[in-house]
Amino acid sequence: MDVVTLLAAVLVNALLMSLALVVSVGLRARSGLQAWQFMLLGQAVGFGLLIAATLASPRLLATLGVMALSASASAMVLTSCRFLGRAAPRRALVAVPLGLGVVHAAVFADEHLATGFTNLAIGAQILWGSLLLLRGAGRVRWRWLCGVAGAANGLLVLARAVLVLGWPEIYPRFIAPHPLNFASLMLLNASLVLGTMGFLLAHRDEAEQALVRLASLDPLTGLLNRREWMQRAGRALGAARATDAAGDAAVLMMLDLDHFKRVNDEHGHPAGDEVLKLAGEVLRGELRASDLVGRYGGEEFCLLLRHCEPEAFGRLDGRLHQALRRRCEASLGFPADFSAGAVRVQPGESLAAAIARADDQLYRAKRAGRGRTLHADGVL
Ligand SMILES: Nc1nc2c(ncn2[C@@H]2O[C@H](COP(=O)(O)OP(=O)(O)OP(=O)(O)O)[C@@H](O)[C@H]2O)c(=O)[nH]1
Repeated sequence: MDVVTLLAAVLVNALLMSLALVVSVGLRARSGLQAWQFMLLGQAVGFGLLIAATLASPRLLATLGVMALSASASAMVLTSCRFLGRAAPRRALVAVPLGLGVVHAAVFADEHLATGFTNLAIGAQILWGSLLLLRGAGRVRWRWLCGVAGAANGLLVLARAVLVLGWPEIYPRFIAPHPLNFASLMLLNASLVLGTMGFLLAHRDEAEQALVRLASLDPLTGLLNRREWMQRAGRALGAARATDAAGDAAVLMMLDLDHFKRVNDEHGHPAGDEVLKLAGEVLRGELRASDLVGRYGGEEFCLLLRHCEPEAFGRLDGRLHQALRRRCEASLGFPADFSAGAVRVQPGESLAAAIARADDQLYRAKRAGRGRTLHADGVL
């Protein structure tokens, strides 16, 4: 076995995994997995050029090779940033491979310096991407798989830099049959496989979260959809019953936009959608994190306000009416308002029964002229 054979094995491995990713998950633009596909391609191209440089035009091909490997390490940092949902330092990611290329071409005649500098830069890039993963937030399993594999790989590349710069008599050349070269190329191969597995897991986690969002949120307003709200509200009331804090101070409120058909007819359906979005924003903005708010259907919203004292409810209701009128006036040039019915959930009362009572109050509010909130005893 020689180093060139191992390089060729890494090349083939990276190329095949990149192709397998394209075939199995496609090329989704700007995704983390797309950046990882670039990273694998960069490895294949880089090692291909380094192998070619042993045969002809060594300065040009080796310089292009290290630039491709550095670009590939940048793609690894980009992959980490994308999966962690953080902004990527684009300029640095481009500048490092370009700068490395210039320096490598300039010092190429001094093989130790060229190898040392190249390994220093690429090792630091790989460690950077790995540390982002290890210190990032979110599910641990894939972050640690990719982070540990990358960190081990980055440390070995840095060790090569230290050896070649400090003890060149121990470590002759990158291409020489030295134990460190064999170890680091085998580790690189393993870390490419582990990294691909880890980022595939991350990709699956993302898809899972997107599905959960799709299944539980109303796409127009971003509020909980009816099914999710019913489930969570039912659980909240059940938990209150179990701790004997039934009804406690929970208020259930059904809220329906007024004359919404007229809004659609006079201003168009997109303007109607805009009113619904603004209503969602107002509700999200005015309610506490512990409250549950959902889109019950059409232009109707449902709220479960936990531990809501009478005075607090009065103030909140006033703010909601006012904020919706103001926001619509400011954004759309016409005001919108709502009617609502509110009840205090009674000890032992089911969610369905509380909704029916709140709906009765809402119906009365509509009949009484709209633009108001009516409530059963105990809310205020
Ligand atoms: N733009 C838009 N309109 C919707 C959406 N969902 C339901 N609607 C419309 O909401 C309107 C509801 O009309 P109605 O039930 O008559 O109620 P309203 O006009 O608000 O009258 P009141 O409730 O009595 O004040 C209908 O025209 C529906 O088409 C939606 O997602 N977007």
